[in-house]
Amino acid sequence: MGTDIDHLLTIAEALRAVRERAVLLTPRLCSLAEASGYCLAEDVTADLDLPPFDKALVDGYAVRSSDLNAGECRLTVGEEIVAGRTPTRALAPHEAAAIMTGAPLPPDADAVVMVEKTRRDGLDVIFEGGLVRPGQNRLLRGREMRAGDIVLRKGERLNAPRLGLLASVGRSEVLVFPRPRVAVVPTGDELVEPQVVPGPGQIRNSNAVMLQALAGSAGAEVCSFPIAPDERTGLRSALERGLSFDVLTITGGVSAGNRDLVPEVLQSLGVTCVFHKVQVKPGKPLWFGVGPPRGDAPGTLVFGLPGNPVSGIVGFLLFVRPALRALASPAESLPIVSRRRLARSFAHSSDRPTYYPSRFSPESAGAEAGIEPLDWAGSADLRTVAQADGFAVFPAGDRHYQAGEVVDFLHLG
Ligand SMILES: Nc1nc2c(c(=O)[nH]1)N[C@H]1C(S)=C(S)[C@@H](COP(=O)(O)OP(=O)(O)OC[C@H]3O[C@@H](n4cnc5c(N)ncnc54)[C@H](O)[C@@H]3O)O[C@H]1N2
Ligand code: MOO
Repeated sequence: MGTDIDHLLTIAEALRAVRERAVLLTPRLCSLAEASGYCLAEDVTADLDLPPFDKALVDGYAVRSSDLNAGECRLTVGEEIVAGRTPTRALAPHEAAAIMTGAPLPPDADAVVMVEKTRRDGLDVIFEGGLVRPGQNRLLRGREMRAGDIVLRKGERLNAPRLGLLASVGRSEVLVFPRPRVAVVPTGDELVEPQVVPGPGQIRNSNAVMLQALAGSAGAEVCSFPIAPDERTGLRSALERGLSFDVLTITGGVSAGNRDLVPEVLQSLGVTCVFHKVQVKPGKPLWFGVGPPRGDAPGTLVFGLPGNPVSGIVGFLLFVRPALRALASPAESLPIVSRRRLARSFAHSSDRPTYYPSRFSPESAGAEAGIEPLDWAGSADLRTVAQADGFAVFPAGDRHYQAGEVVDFLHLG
């Protein structure tokens, strides 16, 4: 039996339409101090061998292992090599060199004996037994990398060790994919900012701060706009400014009411609608389009998220977050979904696939944790979602799920 939602895009179709249009942003140079969290937009090669010389890994004596393995336990101490200096000559026969951690080994030395395993006796050093393995406590030149090796690849996300590695191959700047710039525009004459006590018919703007946090944790730079009115001129000027960003996220005004002006005003600004409404609950009225090209840059990706707060969150997690990731990273970008066991039975009935606020069961832990659907009052009920770890996914239909059945789970974080 067909219903009126059958003609709407499925989640997979809508996501494909978004991802096809989310193309990588133009790379830019970034100083290492600012580059944490960005994705590399270039392959990085080593400019030198590391270590650049055979180096001592401990404080002690550089030796020819064959001297000690042939039964010698006393060698003459030749020169002393400190870190930052180079040896002036090779080891003479039956000679050791005092050496410090990190210093270059003299030619002919193939091992270092820790100072704790030796005793000084005038000009000599006495070794206190045991075979010395060739290569012991020595790091060979180029063991970590060779000049010309690719040490990091395009697409890798920069974290502390990778930044350190960039510094050690002589980079002070790297090409990265920029963070997407995102505008968040709340709309609705009924909205007031959180510090205001709502008058009759008014409601506090909870969506802007939520979307700001969601976009920020997806790696975006976010600009939160003042509340835009349900009136063409004011709405148009806010949305026009929003079209200078890589992504424009609007909440409210996208369903079927005669004050739902967002689609119409967007189209008057040259934004092409890609789809309106998706087979999903909550979040069905979601609107997606692409703005006119911005000079050399592609048009802004425009998401009209439904005004109900939970619909906005689900729409963001399913469509906006993957788009933000795709703008800033060549890696595959999909919603963060895992398979989870239901910790209690649950009856579900809907004409649309439903994302149902759920939390990890306190009785189990970690990746094995089961999930419990919460007692949720629908798409305006944020209080319940504030206790959730994500959303259990129930396909369209009418069905009783048993405890222990496995379902998809869309993660909030
Ligand atoms: N005839 C129809 N009516 C509705 C449909 C539909 O398909 N046909 N869809 C319903 C669904 S589903 C949803 S979800 C809502 C979405 O409506 P809009 O996106 O147009 O949003 P508004 O009507 O402006 O607001 C809905 C609701 O959310 C509150 N809101 C809006 N912005 C904020 C904000 N920034 N912070 C907190 N709360 C906000 C607003 O006050 C309303 O209560 O439409 C259904 N109707
Ligand atoms: O599906 Mo709406 O998005 O009910 O809240």
